[in-house]
Amino acid sequence: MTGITYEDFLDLDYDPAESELVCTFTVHPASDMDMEAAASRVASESSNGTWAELQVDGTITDLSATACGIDGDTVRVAYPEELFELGNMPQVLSCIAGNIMGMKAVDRIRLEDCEWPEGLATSFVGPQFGSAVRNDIFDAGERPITATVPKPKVGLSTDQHVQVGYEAWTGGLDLLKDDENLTDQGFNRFDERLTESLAARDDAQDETGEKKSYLINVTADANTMLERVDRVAEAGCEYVMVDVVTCGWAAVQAVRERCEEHGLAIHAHRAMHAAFDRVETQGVSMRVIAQISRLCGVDQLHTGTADLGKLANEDTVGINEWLYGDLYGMTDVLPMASGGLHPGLVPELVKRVGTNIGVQAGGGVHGHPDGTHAGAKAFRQAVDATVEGTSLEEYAADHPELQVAIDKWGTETPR
Ligand SMILES: O=C(COP(=O)(O)O)[C@H](O)[C@H](O)COP(=O)(O)O
Ligand SMILES: [Mg+2]
Repeated sequence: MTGITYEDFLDLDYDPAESELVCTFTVHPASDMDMEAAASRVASESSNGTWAELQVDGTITDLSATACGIDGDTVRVAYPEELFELGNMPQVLSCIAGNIMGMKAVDRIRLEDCEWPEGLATSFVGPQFGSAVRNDIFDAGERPITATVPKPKVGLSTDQHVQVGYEAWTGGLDLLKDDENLTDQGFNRFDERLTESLAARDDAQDETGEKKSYLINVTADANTMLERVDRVAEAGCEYVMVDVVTCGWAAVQAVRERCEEHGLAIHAHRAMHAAFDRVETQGVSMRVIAQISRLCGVDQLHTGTADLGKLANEDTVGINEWLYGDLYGMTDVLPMASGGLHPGLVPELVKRVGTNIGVQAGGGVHGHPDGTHAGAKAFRQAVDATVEGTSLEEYAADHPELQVAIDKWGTETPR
């Protein structure tokens, strides 16, 4: 018999092997626990241990994680590669962000960052297109691609939704995007919306001479999602949109596989991410959610507005850099800035995050005093002015739609 206690999971002199996944946690131990005990409980419960001293008969594969660093509230844990089923994101998360999130040994615990080893990282397919969508699908050159989401987010009939799309496309935007809670409800059916939007998209392309596309929300149970992906491909669209957090990573992986068969890109909306990442001491950081998204293979991901918009954002700049960064040759991800954007915020946004992004506005387009078409023009004008280095004020002198938007919203951050 061999006894395994949770103390066996702590070795502060341990130097992780290159093949190990190293996770960084912020840990607040329970009041009756010191940090070393809490850190070893984290390593234990997230790999192969439990609360009791185990009596093991015979030899077992050693899959123990090692708490290998403590620095203030920060704990580093190294996980052996063999603990994981390669290419299975739910299984990986059931280890590193599973039971430990509710363990009474810690008052609070947050998974902050992961250093992905090559073997595990490359067992995931990653994105097909990533930021290359800007010029593979569109002909955007150096500018950010632009998108709008019809508002109100639900309640528009199919005809109204399509009309909004047509006005936005012909006003100069690249993408129409469904909102996160629009899928296939009675007031606006998925199939009709798909067919009619793409017909309007074709008209807008003919009229403008620019490539246009549509981010249609396929989010549903996994089987239905796959059927919707097939229909989107048959209808001749370039993208599907998925609410990646609410539908779950298993479904995202299945959609990614199906999208490869069709050559479809994936736009990832992150609705519900804040349930995991908004509280700074508990949950899973947006940085890690972004890492998971890239590994699972989305091409575009909402990462916020570097705090210029209406929603709380965690480190948009740092997360975007990670999404562009080298990951064993894996394709990058195009960050989408969204949530309370309007034309007046575009220059500062680009200053903070650069031009290798998508910019998206709902209210900031459809709230334009002269309506969606003018709002789309103003938003595109703001992007064009910013990329050519002209101030919005100067550009607005001969672009009246932009002037109206500036007069209405200035550079305010909405709430
Ligand atoms: O509908 C919108 C934005 O609408 P509006 O432009 O009217 O605010 C998106 O759902 C948010 O961007 C999500 O937030 P995030 O991008 O931070 O995930
Ligand atoms: Mg939305």
